[in-house]
This record gives sequence, structure tokens and C-alpha cells, in this order.
Amino acid sequence: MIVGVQPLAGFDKLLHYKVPEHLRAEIHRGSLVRVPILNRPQVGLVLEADTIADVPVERLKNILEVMQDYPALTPDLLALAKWMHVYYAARMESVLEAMIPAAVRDGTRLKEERFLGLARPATPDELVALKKKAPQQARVAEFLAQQFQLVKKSLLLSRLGVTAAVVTALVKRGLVREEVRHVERVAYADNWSGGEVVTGLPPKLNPEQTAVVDSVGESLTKGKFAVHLLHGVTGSGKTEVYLRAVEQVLAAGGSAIYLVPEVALTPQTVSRLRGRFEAAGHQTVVWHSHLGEGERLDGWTALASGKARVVVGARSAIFAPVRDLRLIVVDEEHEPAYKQDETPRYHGRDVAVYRAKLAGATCLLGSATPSLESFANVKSGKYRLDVLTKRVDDKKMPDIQIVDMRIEVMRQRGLVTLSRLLVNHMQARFERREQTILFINRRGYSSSMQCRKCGHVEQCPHCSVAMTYHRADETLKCHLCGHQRGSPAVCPSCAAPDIRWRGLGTQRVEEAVRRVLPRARMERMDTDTMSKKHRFREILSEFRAGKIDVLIGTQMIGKGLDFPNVTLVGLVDADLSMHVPDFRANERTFQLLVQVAGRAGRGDRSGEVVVQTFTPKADAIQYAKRADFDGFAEVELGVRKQFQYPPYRHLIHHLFRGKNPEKIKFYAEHWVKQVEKALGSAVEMRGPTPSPIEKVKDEYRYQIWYFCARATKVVPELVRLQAEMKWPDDVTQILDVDAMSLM
Ligand SMILES: Nc1ncnc2c1ncn2[C@@H]1O[C@H](COP(=O)(O)OP(=O)(O)OP(=O)(O)O)[C@@H](O)[C@H]1O
Ligand SMILES: [Zn+2]
Ligand SMILES: [Zn+2]
Repeated sequence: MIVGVQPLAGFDKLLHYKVPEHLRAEIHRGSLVRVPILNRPQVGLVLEADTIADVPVERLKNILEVMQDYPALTPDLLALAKWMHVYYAARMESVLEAMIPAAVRDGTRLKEERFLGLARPATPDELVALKKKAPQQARVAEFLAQQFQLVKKSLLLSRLGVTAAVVTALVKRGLVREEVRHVERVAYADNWSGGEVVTGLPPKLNPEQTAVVDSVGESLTKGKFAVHLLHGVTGSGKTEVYLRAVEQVLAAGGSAIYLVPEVALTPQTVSRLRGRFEAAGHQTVVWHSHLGEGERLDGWTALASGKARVVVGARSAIFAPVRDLRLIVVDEEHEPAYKQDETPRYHGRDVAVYRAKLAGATCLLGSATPSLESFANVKSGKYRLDVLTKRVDDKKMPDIQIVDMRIEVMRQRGLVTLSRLLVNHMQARFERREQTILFINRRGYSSSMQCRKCGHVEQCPHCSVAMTYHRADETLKCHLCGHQRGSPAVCPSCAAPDIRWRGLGTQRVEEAVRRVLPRARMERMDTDTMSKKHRFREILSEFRAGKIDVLIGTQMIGKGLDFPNVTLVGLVDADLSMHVPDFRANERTFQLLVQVAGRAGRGDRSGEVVVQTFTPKADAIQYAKRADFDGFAEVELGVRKQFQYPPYRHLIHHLFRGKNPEKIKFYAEHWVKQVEKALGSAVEMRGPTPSPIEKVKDEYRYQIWYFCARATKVVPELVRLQAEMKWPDDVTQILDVDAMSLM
């Protein structure tokens, strides 16, 4: 038998090998194997079993070893890998590396730890002799004699600075015994970012929830591919619906994958899930970036062997090797965090839908603010829409108040951080011992320009995105199409003289709060505090315990937080997300407003939300105020349609970078001509233009945008053209299919 193997060792080509008789029964498509490459054993994955080689059979080498009893990739994952390879123009090797964790690729069959202990104490004579002849062995023997329990071998070796040979010699002498143990840890045992595991009886579903659970349940029972989009307002009990769907799958013997945007930022959700499933006797694998290699291997093994049937994790959990996949939940499906910003640049939600299709499973996407991509799929009949229109227990939706900062600036004369309305509300909360969260959006882009008097932001006439200010040559440029104009000295709309950008940092806000509430206890959560490992969790539990009155942070902390005592939420500068050079800016702003507002009034008392903006009439703000997703979606989809932006066409980003700007520009321009010739009207191109960030680490960057109706047609063509052309070594290219960030 001959098999086709994709190496995972920097060798991007399918290679053929013979399978020796004794390995035939073990080898399948998707098996991890060791094969000789350039006379060295390397790890690879069997992509084709029982195939025909492109070289004479006598010249083929043998597979050396099959690394696991079960295939690392199930058939649906193999098909998924092939699709990702083509769709995202990513090398097969990089796709497989994303799918199979390093701990698995490096491959022991099961994680083993070696432990050492004393077999018998050395006699005094023996010890004296040892000290003379082999002082290192003596040290190990003495060390072990002082221990109460077995000691990890690796730990002992590094602690005493001796080699394994020293231990082996002691074992031979019969003084030391070595023991192999399979250590299984439950991921999250140290609770890096999760709080306590929440247990308790599940609540009785309300009628709306029941209807959604039934609707999803129907698809689960049918057992065919289906996608449901759950649009449920904040606090409407979406998580409870996901839980019930997963429970139905587990009860029927199937498996489920539950995706969250980021595990570290959703400790509450993770705790709830574990509490529920583990109480019912289902091992729950939590898949996150802080897992140790051993924990990762254990989790993977538990899923691949069918011992665990549910996994919760960020986007890479979509590749979990579960058996009999019946359901994929994508919580907060609108989150840009689902898109990976390095190769392979896949979108976790889109991959989830595709995997569900391959597996014949149900995909349940949920959000209070669905992405327009998913919503458009509902309108075209591809996805089924389920809704939760009310908060649980008939709690009121928070009341959103908009503060016009233009008036505020006029009244207060000069730079204003906090409006009087927001300050009054905060003071009232402090007196009543209720809590406030202030959000600052960090997506702000300092080179945008906004008039502080009338709120005007200059837009590109061709692209409906904000123009970018370039200080070097005093111009405004559109980085989508390259259109430019001199930067205005006065506001083009109201002729006010000062139109420079001023963003607010978390520190500025903190100072402003100190001035108005000097006695309040306050914490700041931003990238500084987040980087300190345990700080995030600490702050959240202090906040929950009521030890903090005002929490200041970026919208990153807003995800899925459920604090009953928060009755006021302030969004300090709504404009920061709105006037950025990105056609999704309105959508992001709408999402941000609705999501942060959703953090208020989740307990017994109703909540208030204060939004500060220089452009109070903007659609995103007005529709968010009325919590009108459908209205917003209609208007925004209209604009997208007019400009033929996603979801009406696919958007592909092509970056060229290198040390020599002329060379980069030359090749990018030459390339555009080739694409025009080859693809004609199948693709619309914008650029090449300098990237909004023109230079990074001494490399210049040019970019091209492609708009096309069918990415599956265009991407392979681009890849083919790339391979045909001759490129200099110092020009690097990156293709990003369905790019999420335009900055
Ligand atoms: N049927 C129910 N009866 C009583 N309480 C419920 C019910 N369903 C959910 N809850 C509780 O209501 C709260 C909010 O629910 P949940 O977190 O599921 O909402 P959500 O829609 O996911 O919210 P968000 O999207 O804003 O994070 C939780 O504390 C949850 O335990
Ligand atoms: Zn103005
Ligand atoms: Zn433009």
C-alpha cells in the first residue's frame, strides 16, 4: 500500500511512502505518522491512503511509525483542511499546524511523566564509596532520601543539575526506582481566568426560550446540516438556550463544540458551562491559549478518544477532533476576534458553518447584535432566524441617553472628558452604593480628523469611509482607493479653525473621575492591567463583591459580563469607533453601543446608559438608542449594497511589503495589470495604495483590495498567478480573504 503524506516540517509538498505490512491495519487517512525526509524522521499527516505514487514504487521509502491509535483528523476535519487551504489561500502545512496542536504533533501516545523514588536507603558504607567514586549519584541518593514522596524526574534533573545517565546508574545499583505515570489534569484546574464553577438548578425556560430550544431541537433531531441565527437582546437568556441545545446533543450520545470569542474574557460563561455539564457527568474540555502542552494533549486525547464529548474554547476549538459532531455553538458570532490575523487567516464562525455542513450538524450562531453577514444569510433563506425579544423575568432594557458633546464643549469651555449628565448620574450611583462601568473604545485611530465644534468628519466621496490624516505631507487620503486632498485648515462644514483629532485614554478618564468622585474606589482595566496574569480575574471578583464603585475599561471587558449591581454604563467617546476608515465602522459602533448598554440593569434595578458623542444624529447611535437592530440592519445593508461591500461581495486584502518602497510599488502595479488581464470583470480592484500604516519595522507596505462575487473562483486564480510570476526575495505578500480589519 502507498500513502500520500503532508509533512509538518517546513516542506510544503505531498510525499509518497510505502506502508510496511505490520502497519497496514493502523494507518488511515488523517493518521499522524513519522516518515523519513532527507534521511531524518519527521512528522507528517496521511492525506491520501491507498493511492498511486508519481515515482516508481522501488524508489519509495517506508513509513517509520504510526504515532497514535486513532487518526488525528477525522474525515470532516480533513475535508475542512482542504477547503481552508483553497479558500484562504493558506499553505496546507499551516492549516494542519493550526488544526493539530504542537503537543499532539510532537507526539507521545499519551502524556507520561517519569517519577523517581528511593528503592532502598543506601548503607553508610555505600554512601561513602559513592561520594568518592560518583559524587553526583551520591547527591541524587541523598536528595531522594529526604523526600516524602516521588519526585518528578525532569524536576530533579534540573534542580540538581545532573544528567539522566546518573539516574540510570542508580537504578542499576538498585538504589533508585523509576516510575512512569500518566498524569491527567482537567484543563482549567488552576482556574486561570475562570471564577468558581457555577452549579445550581437550571432555570425554567420562558416561552420565548422554549420556542427557540424547540426550533434548534428540531434541526438536531433531523440530523441534517442547518444554521440557526439566534438574535436575542442582551440579558435575554441566550446562554441558557445554548446550554439546553448542548444537553440535548449529549443526551443523544453526540458531541458539541461551543465557541466563545476569548476564553480569558468570558470566565463567567465558562464557569456556567462547566458547572452544568460536569454536574451531569460530562467531562468538559476547556480549550484556551494558556493551557500547558500536557493539558492540551490530555484535552485533545479525551476528545479524540470520545471520552469527552464537549469542548468550550476560542476559535481554534473549532478544530477539536470530536466524534459524531452534532452541534456547534458560536456565541457572540459578530465578534471580530473570531478572525485569525495570522496565517491561516480563517474566520472561526465561517469555518464553524462549513464544518457543520461537512459533518451534517447544526450550527447555532448567537448574538444581541448579529453580523450583517449572518443577517443577510437569514434574508436570503440560508439561515433560520430565532429571536428572543425580551430580557428574562421581564427586566427592562436599559434607557440610553445621548449627550451632544458639541454643546457640552461650548458650555464647559474647552476640553471635556465627562459631561455633566454623566457626572450627575455617577454621583447618584455612588451615594446609592450602586456600580458604574465606563467604557472607552480603543479602536480609535489617531490619524482620523474630526471637528470638535460641529462633529464633521471628512469622508472619501468614492468609498464611504473616513479619510486618514497624513501628517508628513499634510494630506487626507483614502486608503481604499487612494483618493487624496490637502488637509483642510478649517472645518469644511462649519469653518471652525481647530479640527485636529483628540482621542481619550483610560488614564485621562481616570483622572476626570477622581476629580468628581474623590472618595470612590476605582479600577482601570486596559492592556496594562490585563497583561498582569491574575489581575483581570481579581478585578472582576472585587467588582462583583462590591469593593469597586467605578470600573473603567475598554470594550474588551464588556463581553458577557453579568453584574447585577451595575445600574449605570457610560460610553465616554462613541465617535472613536465610528469615524475610522472602515466601512464596518457604523456596524461596529452599533454593536459596541448595544453590547455595553447591555451590561446595565441586569439585576433587580433598571439600568441607565449615557453615550457621549459629537455626532448624535448618526444612524448607528440613533438606532442603538432605540435598540432597533432590524432598522439599523436595513439602513446599513442599503449602504453596503450601494457600494457593493460585504456581505454583497467578498473583500480580499493583498499586502505587499519590503524594505525598498519603489520596488514594492513597482511589483504591486505590475501585479495589478496581470490580474486585470487574467481575471477581467470577475474582480474589481482598488489600489495599489500605501497602507494606512505605511511603514512597519522598516518595511514599506502597499495594498490592493479585491472585491468579487465569488471568492472560491478568484482566490485560486490569484494563487495560480502568483506562482507563475517571478518575485524577488525581498517582496513579501499576504493574502487575507474576507478581511475584517481595514486598518
Ligand atoms: N428562564 C430563565 N429564568 C430565570 N433566569 C434566567 C432564565 N434564563 C436565563 N436566566 C438568567 O438570566 C441571566 C442572563 O442570561 P444570559 O446570560 O443567558 O443572557 P444572554 O442573552 O446570554 O446575555 P448577554 O448576551 O447580554 O451576555 C443569567 O443570570 C441567567 O442565569
Ligand atoms: Zn465643523
Ligand atoms: Zn476612496
